[in-house]
Amino acid sequence: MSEHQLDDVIELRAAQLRFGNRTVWEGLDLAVRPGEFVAVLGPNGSGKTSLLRVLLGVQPLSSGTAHSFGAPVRVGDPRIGYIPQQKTLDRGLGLRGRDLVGLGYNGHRWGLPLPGRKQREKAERVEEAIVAVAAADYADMPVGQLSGGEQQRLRVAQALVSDPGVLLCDEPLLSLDLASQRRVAELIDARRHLADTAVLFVTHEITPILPMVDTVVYFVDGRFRVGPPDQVMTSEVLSDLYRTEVEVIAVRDRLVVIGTGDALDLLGRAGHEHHAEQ
Ligand SMILES: Nc1ncnc2c1ncn2[C@@H]1O[C@H](COP(=O)(O)OP(=O)(O)OP(=O)(O)O)[C@@H](O)[C@H]1O
Repeated sequence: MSEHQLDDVIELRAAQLRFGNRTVWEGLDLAVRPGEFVAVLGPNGSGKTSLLRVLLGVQPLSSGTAHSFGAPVRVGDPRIGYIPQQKTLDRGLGLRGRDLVGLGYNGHRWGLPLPGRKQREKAERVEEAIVAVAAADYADMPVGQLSGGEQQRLRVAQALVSDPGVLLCDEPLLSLDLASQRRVAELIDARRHLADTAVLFVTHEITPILPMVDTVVYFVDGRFRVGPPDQVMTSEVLSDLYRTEVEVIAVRDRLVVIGTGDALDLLGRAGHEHHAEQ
């Protein structure tokens, strides 16, 4: 086990998560540095979202420790931003985009009025976040009337408005078209370069983020591998993880993963292929 690094923003040690007598994962050591981009991969039910929930302080570990910024994780830490799984907002939802983003600023003080100075500071921060995600054109429209991609950009802005040191993203690209996927991924990447924000990015589709990824955490059925993409996304490692023959082939600028037999490669592609374009 590595020595505790003072500048690690996230640190899990000997982390175990069990539900009843099912062990989701155990023996997980993970240290995340400022500005590190961590992709969290694995089939359905392998414990990706649960990892984020542990870091958000809402899911206790069964054993081991979870620290953020050198202290045990806690609920409502404004230094941890969160982009939840995308759900299309109700068409009739009248909340304006700007107000949705504002919820990220004072999400930890629900219902409490802010003093005037804080109100102005909030308005400025919300405006900055809206500009950062290039959502100014529709920020004053009711969010229910926006497209999925536009809503998702506002969610990114909402997560950024508290100026987090760690950004937890739970499949933020789901159901976006390729152009929107690229834009949202680039926004998140730009943020980490600008502010050294560490990113933990849960995804079934590594395609749009592969060039950004420093570290892959790949869960399969209680087992996992942690390492740089070129050391984890290999036929040997994935075959070992899946306990079946899996092939990772580099095709021009893409990685093609064949044979995992799970939702990763059941996305409508012929021949059970999972494409990871760079
Ligand atoms: N609160 C809970 N109580 C009992 N079981 C749970 C709870 N939360 C999660 N689980 C179980 O833990 C396992 C991991 O769930 P999790 O949502 O972390 O998986 P995931 O990798 O994010 O899956 P997906 O790709 O489908 O979103 C699943 O089998 C799930 O049913």
